[in-house]
Amino acid sequence: MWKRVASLSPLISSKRSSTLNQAAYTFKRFESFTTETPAQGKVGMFFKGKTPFITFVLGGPGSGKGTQCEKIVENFGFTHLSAGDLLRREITSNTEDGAKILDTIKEGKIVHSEVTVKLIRKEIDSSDNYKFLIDGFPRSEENRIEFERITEAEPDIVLFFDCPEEEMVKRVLNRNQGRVDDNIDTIRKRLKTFESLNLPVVNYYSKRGKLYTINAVGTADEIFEQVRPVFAAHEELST
Ligand SMILES: Nc1ncnc2c1ncn2[C@@H]1O[C@H](COP(=O)(O)OP(=O)(O)OP(=O)(O)O)[C@@H](O)[C@H]1O
Ligand SMILES: Nc1ccn([C@H]2C[C@H](O)[C@@H](COP(=O)(O)O)O2)c(=O)n1
Ligand SMILES: [Mg+2]
Repeated sequence: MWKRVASLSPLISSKRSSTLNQAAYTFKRFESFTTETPAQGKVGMFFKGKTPFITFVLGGPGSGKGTQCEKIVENFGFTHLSAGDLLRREITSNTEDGAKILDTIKEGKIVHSEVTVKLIRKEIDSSDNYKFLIDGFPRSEENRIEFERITEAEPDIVLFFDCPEEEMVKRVLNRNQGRVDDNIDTIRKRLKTFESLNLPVVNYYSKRGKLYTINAVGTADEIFEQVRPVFAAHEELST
């Protein structure tokens, strides 16, 4: 069954580390089509016949992705899949893959896309939910392309938490969760990786009109007040 849906069109902030215009969300209805029962094939099998709602959550290390995802889960019933958490879980499995992942993470580099996409896909496959926040993914164009190849799906929206570097460094150094990559040497490397590999992905989704840039400076509650309308509007439009 085909149904017409309306969608939000984000007003995109192109400035780095900018202060987001608080009125950054304009309703601009445009026509798109979706299906509640996807045709047989990878997408249908992958999502068990339900139309998925996929949000990619991007931002530098310590920009507050995980913190905001928790709030989105509480308020809008999404399932939170953190690519970093899935990889860290793999490290504890003591497999050969796990050892390689640990080395990559310590170096502030990106794990091979096939590994990460397989872990994400497995979580989606085993979930009863159809609304997903995929946090810290895609971290590179290679990640993005591999996700599209394996799932034949694209995100509905992409959040980008825009945060100045000095604030990200401060937050990560204060995090105190015992992460092997929360030290100043690895943080510097992660920031370089973010700049060179993740920002092209941000620009890609900006050009496709899917990006919501959030000013990630302020308290977590203040930031969530920018995030809330994005999801509230989508809920309203899909009912
Ligand atoms: N708005 C905020 N103001 C101050 N501290 C914050 C804010 N949001 C999150 N934090 C804190 O900053 C640290 C990093 O936040 P969080 O783990 O959510 O970031 P992240 O983007 O998921 O980072 P990473 O990419 O490294 O996983 C945490 O200790 C968190 O409690
Ligand atoms: N798509 C991804 C996501 C994460 N990683 C690795 C490299 C990151 O520095 C590390 C921690 O991720 P975070 O918890 O900060 O989101 O995990 C990756 O290789 N690919
Ligand atoms: Mg995180």
